[in-house]
Amino acid sequence: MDPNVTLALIAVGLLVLVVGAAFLLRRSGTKTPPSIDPSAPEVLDPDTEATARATAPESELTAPDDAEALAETEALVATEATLERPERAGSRMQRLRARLARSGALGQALLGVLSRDHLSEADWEELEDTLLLADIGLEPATELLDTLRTRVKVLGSTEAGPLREMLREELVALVNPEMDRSLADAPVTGEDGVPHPATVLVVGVNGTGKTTTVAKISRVLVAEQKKVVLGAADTFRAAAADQLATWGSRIGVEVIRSEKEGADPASVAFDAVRAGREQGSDVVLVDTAGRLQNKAGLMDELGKIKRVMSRTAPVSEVLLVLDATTGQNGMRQAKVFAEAVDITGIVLTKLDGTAKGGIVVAVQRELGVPVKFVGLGEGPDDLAPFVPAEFVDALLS
Ligand SMILES: Nc1nc2c(ncn2[C@@H]2O[C@H](COP(=O)(O)OP(=O)(O)OP(=O)(O)O)[C@@H](O)[C@H]2O)c(=O)[nH]1
Repeated sequence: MDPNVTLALIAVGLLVLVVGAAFLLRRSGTKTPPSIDPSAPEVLDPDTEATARATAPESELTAPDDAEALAETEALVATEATLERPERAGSRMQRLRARLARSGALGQALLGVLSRDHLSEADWEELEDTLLLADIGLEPATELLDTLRTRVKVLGSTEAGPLREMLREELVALVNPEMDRSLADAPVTGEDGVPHPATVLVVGVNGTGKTTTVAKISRVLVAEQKKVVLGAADTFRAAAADQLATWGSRIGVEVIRSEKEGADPASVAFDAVRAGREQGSDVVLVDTAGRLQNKAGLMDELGKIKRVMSRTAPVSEVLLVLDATTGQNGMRQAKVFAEAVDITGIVLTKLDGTAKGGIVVAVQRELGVPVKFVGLGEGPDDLAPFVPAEFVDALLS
């Protein structure tokens, strides 16, 4: 064969092979990576997007405004959830009754002597000693014994039941159930015609439990759905304001205080009343220091506090806090306070730690004002409104 013809046939064969290979390659679907347009919107596969959302931090998914609102709502819910709900006043005396158990010794001692046959003078003296030891005071003790002498004769019985009933009646009468023991906590109208919260000034010697009592009363009021503001006018002891602030934060009650130690207590009391007015509160309670050693100084300080609190409406209540365990010494202090400022009610604290429940009678007689609350422990709700019959029942239990 002609060599030229052979070369031509080989060239055609090669051409056919190249064209065939190219055709096969196209058919096999080999893809070129797509070009990326950075301006084109990214389209996410729905599944991929869901996974991304689930794993991303919430802050990356929420617009800044929404995030703030969410945080605020969460904080509010958290605060409300952590706020304590104080116990209602009505159920407290029942719960705390056992704390007066040591006072119960008084009732048992009296009944023990009264149930003896033919009471001698020595028996009556024993009764008098028992009453005096319980701090009931000489005058009320003598009155009670005189009445009992007559009634024991008339009764003519040594049976425990009738004797107990008779003693109960006389003790309740001695505690005086007629006195108004309600806290003056109703809002009033100010002299300028503007609604004004009830204002309560709390006074007493340091250590008697004033600060704790202010906090405990605020819990009684919060349990009654009242809006309360506290004034930390015990500027003598910085820790007292801190203590009150802590108590307040537990129940969502605002505490007005001065950051300056030794600040003018009257100015703190004034600010507290103003805050209560501006916020439409029901009650403003003001804690004081009561550290002054002489009557003139005490009168000056408490007088000034009371005056500034009375600028737009008279002070509704002045409560004297008295430690029941301090006996005659406490009574002397009470008189000094009563001379310095007009007391309208008494809070008798630490009755849980004493057998001297008789002080209720003595202090009411001495000051002529009612015991309105009794402190029966260190717990936040261990303060109960004073109810004479319940108190006497606890003495006789
Ligand atoms: N057992 C008992 N302790 C009480 C009662 N009331 C108050 N206390 C305790 O008495 C102590 C003194 O209470 P505070 O409230 O700090 O006394 P205060 O009168 O404010 O004292 P100053 O701030 O120093 O003037 C605290 O340990 C209270 O827990 C009560 O009814 N029973």
